[in-house]
Amino acid sequence: MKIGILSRNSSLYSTRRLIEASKERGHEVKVIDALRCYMNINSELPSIHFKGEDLVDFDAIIPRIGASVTFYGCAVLRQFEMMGVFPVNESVAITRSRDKLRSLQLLSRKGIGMPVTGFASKPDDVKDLLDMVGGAPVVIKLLEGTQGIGVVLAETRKAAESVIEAFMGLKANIMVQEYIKEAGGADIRCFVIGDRVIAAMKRQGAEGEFRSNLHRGGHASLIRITPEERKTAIDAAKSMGLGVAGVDLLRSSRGPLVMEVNSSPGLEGIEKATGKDIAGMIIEHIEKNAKPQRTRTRGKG
Ligand SMILES: Nc1ncnc2c1ncn2[C@@H]1O[C@H](COP(=O)(O)OP(=O)(O)OP(=O)(O)O)[C@@H](O)[C@H]1O
Ligand SMILES: [Mg+2]
Ligand SMILES: [Mg+2]
Repeated sequence: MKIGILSRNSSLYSTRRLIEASKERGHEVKVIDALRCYMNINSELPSIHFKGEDLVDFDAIIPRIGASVTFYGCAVLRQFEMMGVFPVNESVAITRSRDKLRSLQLLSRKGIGMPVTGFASKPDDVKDLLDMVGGAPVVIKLLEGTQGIGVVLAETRKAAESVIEAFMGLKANIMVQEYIKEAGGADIRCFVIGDRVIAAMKRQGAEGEFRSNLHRGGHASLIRITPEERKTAIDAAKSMGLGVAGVDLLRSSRGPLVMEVNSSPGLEGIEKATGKDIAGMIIEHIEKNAKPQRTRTRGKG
């Protein structure tokens, strides 16, 4: 097969591993920087060009679209979809999962557990917003934050009010979430491929840190997940329409709660923590599901 990886940088661990795994299985593989693609959108023969070359005859595309290039990256992916190429994740599903408000609304519609979460654009009434999510302690998050930056634990009501007002003053979009204390500064990353959780790891925050992000000094270890956690992760990926997803769960006293669903989950942490060939499993998933030149995507992006 001819597999394209939509990625800006072929030296990134995940991209490198996907290249390796494709070659090991005898496939042709090409890394495509979406930002350098230009497209001809027409009703007869949609096409994509990259450095003067016509990108044709691809059987599958693995989108590894960074948060900062979601808009154009998804447009290029959509063009591949129009050309009948199998996407490991569809453009609509990526767009859904990138919007934190929309994805929590989708999870809630399916009855999937999540921390009680409040959103507001310009609340006249910060006090009522806080009451709505059950009062302090709360976690306040910048919608556009990543790697744990912009995630604040406010232990008291006064602190929460000050932080919310400060973020609002900066015109930042925020969400206010019930603090899941019993998670103990840890979360669980479930790696979903198709309708299975193929690997899971626990990330534990550094001493005295409630955020488990590896970028904030957390460390990863192997974990056995419960059947309920497994089902929650699969349901969450399904509700976004993602074929490959990293589902982050918090262990709470009322069961697993989904924090977020990631459409380009990194391979490095999870391959190192579990010793599994996850890149290889993604390529196997393509082998089983790509129907060369006649893929019909479920969503119409
Ligand atoms: N409601 C919560 N209760 C307890 N801990 C939380 C809660 N929300 C977040 N955390 C902790 O803080 C960490 C960072 O939060 P989150 O994943 O929402 O933000 P982020 O990692 O910056 O965002 P993104 O994953 O989109 O880059 C989580 O991994 C988790 O350990
Ligand atoms: Mg996170
Ligand atoms: Mg994330």
